[in-house]
Amino acid sequence: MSALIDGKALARSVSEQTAETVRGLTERLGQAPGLAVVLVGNDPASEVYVGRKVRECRKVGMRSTEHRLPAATDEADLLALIEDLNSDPTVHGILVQLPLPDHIDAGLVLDAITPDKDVDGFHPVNVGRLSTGTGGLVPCTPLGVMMLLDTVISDYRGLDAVVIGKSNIVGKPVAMLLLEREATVTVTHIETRGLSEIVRKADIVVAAAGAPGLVKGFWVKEGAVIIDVGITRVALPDGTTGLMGDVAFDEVQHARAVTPVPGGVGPMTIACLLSNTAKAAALSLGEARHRLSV
Ligand SMILES: NC(=O)C1=CN([C@@H]2O[C@H](COP(=O)(O)OP(=O)(O)OC[C@H]3O[C@@H](n4cnc5c(N)ncnc54)[C@H](OP(=O)(O)O)[C@@H]3O)[C@@H](O)[C@H]2O)C=CC1
Ligand SMILES: Nc1nc(=O)c2c([nH]1)NC[C@@H]1CN(c3ccc(C(=O)N[C@@H](CCC(=O)O)C(=O)O)cc3)C=[N+]21
Repeated sequence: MSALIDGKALARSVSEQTAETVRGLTERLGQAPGLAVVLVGNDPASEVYVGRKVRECRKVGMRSTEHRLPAATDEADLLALIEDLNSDPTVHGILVQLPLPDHIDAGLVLDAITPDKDVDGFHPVNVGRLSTGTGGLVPCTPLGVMMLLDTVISDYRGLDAVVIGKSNIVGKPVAMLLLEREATVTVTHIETRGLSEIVRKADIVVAAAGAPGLVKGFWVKEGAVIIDVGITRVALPDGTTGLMGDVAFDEVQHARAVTPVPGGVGPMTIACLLSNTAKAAALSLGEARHRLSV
């Protein structure tokens, strides 16, 4: 029987540590660390996530401001808001909720965020720092994935890891972090041939494809550790909807450990956003500049 890696419990303990850090930062800053969350349009899933981020911020003693803009907002107006937030000394972290509407160039917007306030870790400077292992702000979901893996793995050297999905926000940064620990990493995507055989050899499986139930039980090696990042809302037979991961959860009892959906990576993403915001506040004080956050 595989062990369940409890993302909710781990997120709670990470947030308790952040609350402690925030107490000290609040004294040194003369104000609580502040996160600005920008939401363009009214995608219902995004609204739920943004609401949750703002609520969790308050719980750890940080301030948060929500900037809700209509779906038809001009790119120029959004860039002007980012500039204001960049120069606002009460704002330590800036998060622009993705996806953005099609008429806005997301790359341009993410590039406009000051790297030291980029709590998502999506700015090219932070991407570069991650790929050279020289510190910076690390994307929240990948950071959460590593913390979940760390609960069961202490030495990654030489382990075979497969990352399913090559997005800039999950797959690629997860691969970089695993490589940094000296795992042997294979990154797969829609064009990958023989995915099931690649997974079959892996000691670590990180599934981030957004394809519900993609990873079947017989793909998974006995004793592998599985992190399921995928979250897809699906219709259930009883007419309601539920969340489904990328892994056929019921078929992987022979794994060593697995994360559930929900209650796995999702809560850790938010906990890591809070800890990144605390780190950004420390950066504003000239603290922690060269510390790697993993
Ligand atoms: N728990 C959390 O906190 C978070 C969860 N998520 C969830 O994680 C999932 C991935 O998110 P994100 O990275 O943004 O998604 P993207 O759609 O940007 O990327 C998905 C990646 O998976 C690959 N892919 C899709 N289908 C398959 C398949 N059948 N076989 C192999 N590879 C496949 C795609 O390949 P290609 O590039 O070739 O198209 C792409 O590289 C989603 O379900 C999302 O909801 C995302 C962020 C945070
Ligand atoms: N700039 C930006 N940064 C992000 O980090 C970002 C984003 N845009 N856009 C969307 C994705 C998705 N994402 C999630 C956050 C929390 C849960 C989460 O808390 N999930 C819970 C519950 C989910 C539920 O009940 O709806 C769980 O899995 O247990 C999920 C997904 C962050 N994202």
